[in-house]
Amino acid sequence: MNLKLQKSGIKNQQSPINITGSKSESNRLLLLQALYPEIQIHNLSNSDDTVFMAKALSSESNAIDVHHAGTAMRFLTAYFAVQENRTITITGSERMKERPIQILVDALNQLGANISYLESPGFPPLKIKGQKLTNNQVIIKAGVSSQYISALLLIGSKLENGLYVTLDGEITSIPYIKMTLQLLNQIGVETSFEKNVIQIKPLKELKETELTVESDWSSASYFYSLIALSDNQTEISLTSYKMDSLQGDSVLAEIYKQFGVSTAFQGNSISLKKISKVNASVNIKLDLVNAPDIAQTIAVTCFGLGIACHLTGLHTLKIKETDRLVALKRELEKLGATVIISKDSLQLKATSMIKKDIAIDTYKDHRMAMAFAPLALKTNLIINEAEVVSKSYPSFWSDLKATGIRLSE
Ligand SMILES: O=C(O)C1=C[C@@H](OP(=O)(O)O)[C@@H](O)[C@H](O)C1
Ligand SMILES: C=C(OP(=O)(O)O)C(=O)O
Repeated sequence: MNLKLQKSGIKNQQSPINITGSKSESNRLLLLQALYPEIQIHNLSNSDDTVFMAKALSSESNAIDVHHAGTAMRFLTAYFAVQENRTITITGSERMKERPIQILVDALNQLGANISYLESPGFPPLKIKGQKLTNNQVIIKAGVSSQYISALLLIGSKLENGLYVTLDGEITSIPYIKMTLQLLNQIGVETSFEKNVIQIKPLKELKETELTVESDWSSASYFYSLIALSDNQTEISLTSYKMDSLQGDSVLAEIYKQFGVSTAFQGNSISLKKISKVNASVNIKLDLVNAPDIAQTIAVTCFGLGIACHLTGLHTLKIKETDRLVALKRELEKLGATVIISKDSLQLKATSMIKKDIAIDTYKDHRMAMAFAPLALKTNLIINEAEVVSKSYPSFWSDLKATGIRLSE
């Protein structure tokens, strides 16, 4: 489905947009629920990634397919490694078979797991023979994906002697590791994270069993961008958010101040409002090593505002749903931008011209589709294969339409 977005404005004062639970929190809690069935989860994400995670955990089949869901692939690899007396194969989409997993497999095998590769060494699909892990200390490279580390931590409290993880080298996406630890703490698992060592104790007693997932901040980013690109005083509210978020992407509220967007909490809603214009001569400099998923949104916001930016800390973007650095450069340049990328950064030159009627390719990446959509405030554009959004945000297009953006097939 290719969607045409017509240049349009935003209607003010609509009812809040209800974004469902964070897919990161949801997929962690689903795994913990599989380990501790007393756990009940509220406001679970309705994303494909969460649906595939839940399906895999409740499946009795020995052939698991997580499609495009990175967290599901990584977390389930750890989970099935400790399911004694069960052997499974786990696979995913063609792209998933290109996303590296060796660092996690090596770490689990060092702990005593039995995981092997079915096609290319280092990549899914995997064969996992579940068994009791005999070791409890492991060293893992921390600069490629934090999901490998979260996967280990999530099973740590079920190991006889807990888990002692030493992180090797630069640590990427730290807020996601902290989210894992905080969720473990909420259910009563004792943890510590000092310097580069994380310790997980075996769980003595479940503390909280009813957990409510905060709505997804990465999904909120597209509305931040929409408000940043809109006229002064435009306002939108989103539910359900918390001031003390576990999600690193909540840094959006701070980042978007530079784009003239204010955030106000009203109960569990956030109200985003455009309160000032951005000076065309600014050059936005941001290190996004802690918030890689909002890089595409921010790059497109800057382009839409006609301002320059230099985004760094982006080395993980190359191994996500697509090579997001290459995809961003290609699509922004179709619209008239000048973009320079390196292996871990993106530089956008200021330009006030945005081309009309350009079709944006999305590369099977939900965030490519959603990041470019707010440009409809500035120009007519087409989003190719717009259904990709369901990976994290199935109702994105209807929610966008409710803001006043005109779209048609
Ligand atoms: O743990 C998680 O829930 C996630 C961690 C991040 O991945 P990396 O650690 O690979 O950067 C992020 O990009 C992804 O969308 C979700
Ligand atoms: C990178 C992402 O997801 P995952 O790695 O879990 O597939 C994402 O949602 O942007």
